[in-house]
Amino acid sequence: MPDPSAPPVILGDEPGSFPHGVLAERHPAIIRQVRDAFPYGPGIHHALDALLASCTEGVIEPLPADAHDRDRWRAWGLDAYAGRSWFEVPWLWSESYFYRRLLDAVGYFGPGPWQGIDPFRPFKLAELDSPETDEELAALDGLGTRPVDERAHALLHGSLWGNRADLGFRLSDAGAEGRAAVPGLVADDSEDLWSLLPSSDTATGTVCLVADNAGRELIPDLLLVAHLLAHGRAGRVVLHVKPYPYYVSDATTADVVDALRRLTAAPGEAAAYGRRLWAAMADGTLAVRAHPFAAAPLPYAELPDDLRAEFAAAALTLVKGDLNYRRLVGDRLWPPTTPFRDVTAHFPGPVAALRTLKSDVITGLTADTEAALVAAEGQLWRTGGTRALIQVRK
Ligand SMILES: O=P(O)(O)OC[C@H]1O[C@](O)(CO)[C@@H](O)[C@@H]1O
Repeated sequence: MPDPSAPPVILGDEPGSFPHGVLAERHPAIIRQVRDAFPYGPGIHHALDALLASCTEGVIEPLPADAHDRDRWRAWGLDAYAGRSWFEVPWLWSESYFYRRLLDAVGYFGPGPWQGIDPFRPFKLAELDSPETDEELAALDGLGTRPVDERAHALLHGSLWGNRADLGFRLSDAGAEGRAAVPGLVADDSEDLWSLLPSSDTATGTVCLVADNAGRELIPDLLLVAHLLAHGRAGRVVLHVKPYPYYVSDATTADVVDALRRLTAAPGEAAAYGRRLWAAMADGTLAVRAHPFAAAPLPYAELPDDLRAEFAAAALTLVKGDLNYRRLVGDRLWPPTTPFRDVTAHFPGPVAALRTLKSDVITGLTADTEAALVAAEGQLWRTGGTRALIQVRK
């Protein structure tokens, strides 16, 4: 149950606010980009027109009567929100429902010829094939000779900063890529993180990694996973991905396959990582999970029982990215000094958040850190994507 003294859930109804901009500008831009990326026929063009009108000027409409997941969405709040403006319901909910409706519009759930065609795939593949990805993979060649702790640190930070590679974010913020990352973290509990994963010859513990974006985030996530398995910090890793395309670049099983193929086909050390991960999939020490709740419009405080039991049994759950952070702590404007351990007390096991800051939600800062950030940037540090954190609740 949410704490009654918690600040209100974030809505998208305040013009000029970050959430309002996402609904009013980012979502129409995503519709435009998807429309331009495929030779869709007139039916899909009309459906995209209708979605554009609905999400900018209209109201939330129910799912079609024959939608395979209609009951699930009703349980997730659709009945309460249908008929209301997208801007007046919890922002987390309306964003999530937008992606669900976009998939409807492009025929993703079928039946029909466009069934199963990921509307974001061209963007994901372009990123995976980019020279930047080549450079990141080539950097692995120098890493092999470094002491193991240094490698662990580098791979953890690779996974953390990989979260800047978020196509939805860059779509609506052209300056995002050019802005330099600030290497000092706003919170750094990495010692606690490693203490939960002691190196052992007979590691049996499971690590859950709740993935975020495909491509240039998923690749370093997988490299970190390979390291955890190879160095006895985890006996098994379960990679939680999305059951269908979501938030433009969120990773699905198909994206895991693309990333593994990219690794195994790369020159040098990257291919060795890829082969180890491929073998780990084969022997079950690396498993992929695509639970429907991964794309739910709800906070993790409302985890379903099966996922709750899985995370409870894990030595550590690594939660990647901005959206997962919002879902973990609750999508609310917490005072930034609210303790992270308090807002994650509901989570059933040890949990670590690895996130670059791309929305207003933040917890667990010291008063000094918050004051220094505000003095340097006003409130821009919250959403600019240049700051990052590692927060752990043991
Ligand atoms: O890929 P991430 O890190 O979850 O970020 C998702 C992005 O989308 C948002 O939800 C805004 O749409 C922000 O939280 C963030 O900028």
